[in-house]
Amino acid sequence: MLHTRTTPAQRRRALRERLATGRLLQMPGAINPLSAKLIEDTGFEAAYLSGAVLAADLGLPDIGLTTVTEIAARAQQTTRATDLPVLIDADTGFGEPMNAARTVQLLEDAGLAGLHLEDQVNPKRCGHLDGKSVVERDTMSRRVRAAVDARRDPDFLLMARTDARAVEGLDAAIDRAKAYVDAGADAIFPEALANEAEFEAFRKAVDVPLLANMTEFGKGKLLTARALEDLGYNIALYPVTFLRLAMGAVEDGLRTVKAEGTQESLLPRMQTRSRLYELLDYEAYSSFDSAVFDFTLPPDA
Ligand SMILES: C[C@](O)(C(=O)O)[C@H](CC(=O)O)C(=O)O
Ligand SMILES: [Mg+2]
Repeated sequence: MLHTRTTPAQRRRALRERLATGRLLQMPGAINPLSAKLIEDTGFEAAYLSGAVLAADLGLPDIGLTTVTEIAARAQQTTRATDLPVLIDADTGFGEPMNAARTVQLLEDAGLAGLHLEDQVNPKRCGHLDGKSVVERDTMSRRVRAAVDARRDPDFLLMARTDARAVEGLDAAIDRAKAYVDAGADAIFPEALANEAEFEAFRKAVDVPLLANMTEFGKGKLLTARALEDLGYNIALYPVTFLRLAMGAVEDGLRTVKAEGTQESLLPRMQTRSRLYELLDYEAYSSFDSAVFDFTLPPDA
């Protein structure tokens, strides 16, 4: 209903405990608070807020234009809509280490279960595009340390992402990951690995939880959950998947309505009114006021 039932502390604990099982956690990216409800309803155990999606939602490319207060506000709307632990993409931390520290506290206050910080320079870009640059390893270690020092809830997950694979090669990326763990990172996101052998090399070298980014149309292969679990990975991320899917459907729908002058042929592809109301738990609101849900839905709704 309009309340969630769990505190941020409970969700952070739940994420930690889930990661400790060693079973792969599939983490779909929410495209808005409502889709976070759907992620929960379909049985996933955690959700993600992608920087690329948060930027695209505002009609912007993913190049560090969004501000920390914008993403914190959207994150808070999302964490109000679901009881799942939510991990957010905090890009580079939005500036110097002191900005990263403030970012951690703002995102803790938004009810999130954790965040990831990356070692790109500003302006950052999508990790699967060419031409990105990374900061010095020590600069990123300072970023991570500042984030760790700022964290108030020790269960808030601080994940470090390295974009170095595409810039400096696999060995350098692994060295960086180890340095970030030494600086206090709880988990590592090795960005844009090319193949299973590289995933394996990372797993052998680093013993904290590892995230595999299964973003589409990027540099890496799309590996199945089973394959990633066999590789010893802890999180399979589908960051922009559902935005791409939804926008594909919206674009097709717009063209259809224009061409056919009606949305009739689209009805079988739509979420029905009754499914939407079910997701919103519409009926339960009548516990506050029985006049809220005193109608009958038509059979095809
Ligand atoms: C994970 C990511 O950081 C994101 O913002 O979702 C992006 C995803 C994408 O652009 O496909 C990234 O991999 O850099
Ligand atoms: Mg991102």
